[in-house]
Amino acid sequence: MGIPLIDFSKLTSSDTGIRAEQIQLLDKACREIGFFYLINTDIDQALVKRMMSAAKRFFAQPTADKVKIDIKNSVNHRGYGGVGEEQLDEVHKADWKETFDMALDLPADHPLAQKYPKMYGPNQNPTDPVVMETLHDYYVTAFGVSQDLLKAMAEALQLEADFFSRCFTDHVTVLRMIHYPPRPSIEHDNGAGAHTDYGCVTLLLQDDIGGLEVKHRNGEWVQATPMEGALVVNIGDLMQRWTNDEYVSTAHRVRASETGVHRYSFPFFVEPDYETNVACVPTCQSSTSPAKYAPILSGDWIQSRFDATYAYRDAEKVDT
Ligand SMILES: O=C(O)CCC(=O)C(=O)O
Ligand SMILES: [Fe+2]
Repeated sequence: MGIPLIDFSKLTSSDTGIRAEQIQLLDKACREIGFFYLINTDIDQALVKRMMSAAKRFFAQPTADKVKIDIKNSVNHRGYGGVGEEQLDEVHKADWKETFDMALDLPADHPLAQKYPKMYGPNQNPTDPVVMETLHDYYVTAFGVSQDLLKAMAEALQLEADFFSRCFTDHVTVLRMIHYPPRPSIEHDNGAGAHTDYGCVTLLLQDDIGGLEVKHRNGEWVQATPMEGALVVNIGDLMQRWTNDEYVSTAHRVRASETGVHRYSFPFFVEPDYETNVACVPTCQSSTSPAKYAPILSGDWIQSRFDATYAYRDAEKVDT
């Protein structure tokens, strides 16, 4: 089984027949593989090109400049992460990638930053205004796509259309840029270790290199071959929990780039307000199929996952 294709323009169509048909396909994809290609979104090719050149400009800087906004100096997990900082798969070698993370930019004295300092607070921004403008434009556009998608998912699950999207007032959605430099040796094939994503859904923009693989139910790794103009979308752990395992958060990994090859990708991790109470949705439980998970605050869940995968956060835990 491959990765299904969902047409965003049909999901948001004013023709109810067209919309209903596409919502059904979306529902099937979320249940069976938890991954799909999303085409005809509001992210146009001009914006994609701007993102690719922004990432190249940012990562091409000398390390001394990139570490001026080192994620290690950010309590709320924003900024630049060097190669080896994150290890998603606990068994294998460090991820051969460098990253940049940004989210809602709040001053450190904002009440939410005071209450949840590990999740809310200021960004550490690149100094290049062209890169900043591009990231901002992409964030706004991708966020719009994510909200329409969550409305379609709510409909697919027979919930009120804003069931998920109403939880995105002070959300912690993260835009990440990733650069996978050429692997250091032939054997070091780990670009990003096998993992599931933590949040609701992830919208991934990738270049034309390839390397992302998705674990099919039968145990086979399926390639998420790049498709021009398409995002790769996957369900995260929080959505799986919210839907009582009906929508599946599927493991995926990235092969490290070959010699001389650089890959760029942009996951957009769609994550609700910290205080969203994630309790099994009414339409995914019954007397024969009761809720499997205790309710949890979205932010508590996401933070616990960060703590498990980032070296510097582990060190923090040991110290305290
Ligand atoms: O770079 C990719 O293709 C996927 C990255 C990914 O899965 C992640 O950062 O969670
Ligand atoms: Fe991922």
